Amino acid sequence: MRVLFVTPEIDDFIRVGGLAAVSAALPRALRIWTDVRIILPGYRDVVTQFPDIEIVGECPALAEMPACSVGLAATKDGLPIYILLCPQLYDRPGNPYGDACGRDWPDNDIRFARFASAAALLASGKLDKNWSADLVHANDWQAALVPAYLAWSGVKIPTILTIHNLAYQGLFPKSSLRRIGAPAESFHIDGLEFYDKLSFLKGGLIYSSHLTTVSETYAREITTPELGCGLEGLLTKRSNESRLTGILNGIDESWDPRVCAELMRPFGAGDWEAKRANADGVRQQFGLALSRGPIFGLVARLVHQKGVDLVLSAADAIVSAGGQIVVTGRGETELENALMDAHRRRPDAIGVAIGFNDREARRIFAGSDFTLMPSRFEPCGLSQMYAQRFGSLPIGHQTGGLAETIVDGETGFLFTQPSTESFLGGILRAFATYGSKDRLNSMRRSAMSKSFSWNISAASYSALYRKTIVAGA
Ligand SMILES: Nc1ncnc2c1ncn2[C@@H]1O[C@H](COP(=O)(O)OP(=O)(O)O[C@H]2O[C@H](CO)[C@@H](O)[C@H](O)[C@H]2O)[C@@H](O)[C@H]1O
Repeated sequence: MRVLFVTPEIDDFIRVGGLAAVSAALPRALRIWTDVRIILPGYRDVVTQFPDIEIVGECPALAEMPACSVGLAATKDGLPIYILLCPQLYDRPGNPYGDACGRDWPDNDIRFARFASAAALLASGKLDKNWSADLVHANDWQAALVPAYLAWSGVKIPTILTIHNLAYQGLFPKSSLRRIGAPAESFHIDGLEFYDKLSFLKGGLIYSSHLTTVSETYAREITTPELGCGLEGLLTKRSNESRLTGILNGIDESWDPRVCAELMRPFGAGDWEAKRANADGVRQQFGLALSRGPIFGLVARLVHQKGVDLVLSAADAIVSAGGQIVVTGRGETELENALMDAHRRRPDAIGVAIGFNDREARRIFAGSDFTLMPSRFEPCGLSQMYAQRFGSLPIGHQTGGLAETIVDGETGFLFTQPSTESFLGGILRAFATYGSKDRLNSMRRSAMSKSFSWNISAASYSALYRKTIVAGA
């Protein structure tokens, strides 16, 4: 079975959010079952790593999308990666989606439609004469037009689209249709049209053979008006046709505190003295006061979805009850500034590192007692799983993947509403648990012994691939 995995991010080379971690781990876990290959845009940070890449095919220009070539490389462990080479579109500073000030690139429609149309050509055997795909697995709006380009060119290859976050849809003005070479009749309620705009994600929802999302709970939630982002009608239809499935993410094996080289002191369940040494290390690193109180960690993209404002409004209560807070993250300027203000007010109790740093994240999970996850919605969430492996009990809103991966009162705490009051209820339970060392340590043991192996999810994807291929495009 040959599978083309289409993703705009992968941890090996380029990372903005959780999709990059999934893209690095899932294809690797699938390799025992499939010939899985990845296609990725040739961003500056990617191409510099492959100066002598072998070119395997050329894509002709289409509408306003320039001609480009496709190179074939591999990761250090041999995972084949096709890289779409188009310096005009991808060789830029900043991140994959915008400039250094966080402004989206004005030609993101062309950048990701070019990516999707090239992936469709590759899948159908028109780029690499030695390879074509039996199935395409596209991820998020950036890849969502692959099934559409396949359909528009009459190629019947089964396709799966995974929605990692329905809130990001790739919306562009109607005029983009012409720029990306989409047929005029596709601007229709049963096509790419979404409230007079063009939605890349909707293209995927319409043209894919099957849809998945990253937890069963979120698969249900996106069929409701609250979390369906205006697409709940279409998603309900797909769900009723048994064409929408939730498959929970896993986490990779490097998330093991016994062997994690980044930690000040690696530790296993029961070695609470070493865990305390990590806590002291975090205090020192963030310039916090010496304390015997609990540390609450927050490792997240700093965006509204993650409930960072709820953390800010709970901060005083945490600090006055004797807790300390450490944060690492990057995101919306307002939230970054508000966190920095909180730090300036209480530098002894609130530590903030603005940035995206894996080592810092691991040290916070290892040194903290609790991890804050008051996400308004959370398709799956990865931090709560990392946190449990590192003995930091998550305090999470009962939504999406948080509801499935945190066992309330056993491996963490769930609260029911995304409000300060409800969140504080979870925080109070955490303080009470911290006051009883036996209970704290028994919860830590339960959390640390939980398995979040990718193998289970990979087996579900592999079974779904087979089923989708049998059903046909
Ligand atoms: N400053 C920082 N430094 C270091 N590490 C940082 C960091 N900020 C965040 N991280 C890490 O980045 C990852 C973020 O992944 P999440 O799953 O929590 O969210 P995201 O919203 O990006 O992903 C979307 O896709 C994923 C994948 O499907 C879903 O789990 C999720 O619910 C959905 O919103 C986590 O591994 C986190 O620890």
